[in-house]
Formats: sequence, structure tokens, C-alpha cells
Amino acid sequence: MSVFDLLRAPLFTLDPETAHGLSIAALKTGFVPSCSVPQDERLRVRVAGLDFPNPVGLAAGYDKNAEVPEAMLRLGFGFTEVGTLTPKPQAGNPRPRIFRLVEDEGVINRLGFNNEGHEAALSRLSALKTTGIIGVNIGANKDSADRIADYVAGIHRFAGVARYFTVNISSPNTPGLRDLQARESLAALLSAVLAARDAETARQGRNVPVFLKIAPDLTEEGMDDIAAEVLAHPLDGLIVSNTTLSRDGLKDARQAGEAGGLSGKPVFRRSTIVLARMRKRLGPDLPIVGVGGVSSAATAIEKIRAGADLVQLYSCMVYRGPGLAADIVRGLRDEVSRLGLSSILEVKSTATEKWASEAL
Ligand SMILES: Cc1cc2nc3c(=O)[nH]c(=O)nc-3n(C[C@H](O)[C@H](O)[C@H](O)COP(=O)(O)O)c2cc1C
Repeated sequence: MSVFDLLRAPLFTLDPETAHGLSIAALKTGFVPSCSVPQDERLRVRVAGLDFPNPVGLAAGYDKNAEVPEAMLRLGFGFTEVGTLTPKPQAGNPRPRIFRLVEDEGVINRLGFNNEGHEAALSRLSALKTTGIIGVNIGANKDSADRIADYVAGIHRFAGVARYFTVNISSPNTPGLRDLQARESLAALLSAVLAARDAETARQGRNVPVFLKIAPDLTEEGMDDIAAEVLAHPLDGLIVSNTTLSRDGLKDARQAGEAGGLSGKPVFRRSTIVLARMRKRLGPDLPIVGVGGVSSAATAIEKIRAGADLVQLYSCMVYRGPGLAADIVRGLRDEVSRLGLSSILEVKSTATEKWASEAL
């Protein structure tokens, strides 16, 4: 039994946001020990010019203010993503705004991009010594008069410290944000963001890849539009997906009525179907990061089989504890041995057709 197994019951008596704050505080003090993970050539993945030691990353939203990126890498994650960060600090929605769906191993949140803003995160990231891969997830302030300008500001502000950028247009908790997924808005956004990135590449002599993070609540036409714009721009990859507004198949009816985005196990199926459908539209090569309900080595592999090059997780760590990333990496190592693979990516897209044909 792990320390987390003992702490889980008392932690779960606390409001989820209070528990989250305690976990960040514990990681900051170094109280949480590092986890040893296998450094295995077969798990190394090269994506968008970056060398990932393993394909399991921390998804955005846990370390919004870049307080503990090195601690997350020590837990065994192959990469970590800070943010979403908006130019100005922002309080977000009134509390309570995070809800556990214990029976479902799910989470509903309506945080609304609470974060300390660019400046605070930049000073923390600038002080880091690590060579590990830390991505910066950027967004727009709720009251912004020009949302595209907020994303462009994020690129300029973090170009010196980010190893990659995530352009997040898929949070359901900032009114109108998901409208940026519509074809014309997306075209304008991608043109502006990628022009800013190219200007920074010319200035710094270092290229920072840009990924676009999309919602799992898309129609076929919506997926067509996103794929067309992604292919029309020199984007480096897609992250599929953010939280869902759907409430399909939940056991915990008590919390299901809360407004916000649902994540964890209940979003696994939907996000994996959308991932496979986007893989079919984008062809074999454009990098895709699979996110949503990854809870084990088996679910991580299923994302890769559906078409992902990398995976990320957040919600299932709430239920399984800080050792989850290391457990998954060990599980992946065992699986590549069992299957006799020389690279985990040999299973990539082997189940794209199966997942893409499942009903949403
Ligand atoms: C409490 C919470 C806060 C989140 N905040 C963000 C965020 O700020 N930006 C973002 O792009 N995604 C955010 N997400 C979404 C996650 O990054 C991820 O896409 C989603 O939860 C699905 O993965 P999971 O099932 O492993 O949690 C948040 C998720 C949760 C549960």
C-alpha cells in the first residue's frame, strides 16, 4: 500500500480545489519523493523535433502557474505542460468549481482559466535549470477585447522558455472560446499565432513547435473544418482532447448536473474516437497528443493505437495518486517487451479504423 492509498480517504473529505492546492504545496516542499522510471530506448519518442524520454505527459490544468514542473518530471512524466496562462491574472469562476465523480473516476471543472497571468509564470520558468520538456499552454482573458492578440502575446512572452506551445481553444469554461474552432476564426488565429512564432524563431534562432488543443464535442463538419485549417497552416500537431460537455454514461448522478467540462475515465471513449477520426483526416504523420481518461498502460497504448504519438493525463492521477505516470511508463516498458517491439510507436494507428468507426 502506498502513502497515497493511506492519504486518499482524508484527501477526498476536502474540497477538490483545497486538495489540489495541498498537493501543489507538498510538491513544492519536495515532500513527494521522486519515482524511478525506466530509461528505455524503446519508449523514446521524437515528435516535432523534440526528444521525449517517454510518451506520457502531464496535461494542462494541474500546474497552471508553473509552480512544480520539475517535480512533475521527477514523478516520471516524460514531459509536462503548464497553464493555461492568460496575459492578465484572472480569478476564474466562483468556488466550488471542481467536482469529483468518484464512482466514475471522473472530474467536472468550471474553473474558467484561473491563473496568475504571464508575468508570474514567466519568472518561475526563467529560473528553472531543467533540460526536461516543459510546454506552455496559452489562452485568452475572459474580458479580452482581442482574443487572438492574447494568444500572440503568449507566444512572444514565452518563446524563450517554452519547449512547445499549446494553443488552447477548447476550454468550455470561457464563454465563446470554443467559437475559435470555427473555420474562419481558426484560420485567423493560426495565421497570427504562427506568424508570431516564426518571428520569434528568426529572432532567437530556435524554433518552438505549436500544438492546437481541441474539444471532443465536435460534429463531423467541425472536424473537417479543423483538419482543413490544420493542414493549411504549418502547425506542428494537435492535442485531442480537452474536457467534454457531454454527460453520457455517468454513474454518479449526484454531481453529473454540475456545469463544466467532464474529464477522467468518462471522457476516454469520446476523446479516443475523435483522436482516431482526426488521425484519419490528417494522414499518418502530423503529430497528435492523445488526452482524456488515460488511467493505465493499457489505456495509454489504446490512445497510441488510435493514432497518438504521445499521451497526456491529469484526472486519473486524482484517483490513482502521484505514482501513476511511473506505473504507466513501467507498464509500457513491459508491453513493448511482451510484444517484442523496438519502439512503442510500432503500435501507432493499428486501431485507428476501429476507433474511428465507433459511434460517438
Ligand atoms: C481541474 C482541471 C483543470 C483543467 N485546466 C485546463 C487548462 O487550464 N487548460 C487546458 O488546456 N486543459 C485543462 N484541463 C483539461 C486537461 O488538460 C485534459 O485535457 C482533460 O482533463 C482530459 O484529460 P484527463 O481525462 O486525463 O484529465 C483541465 C482539467 C481539469 C480536470
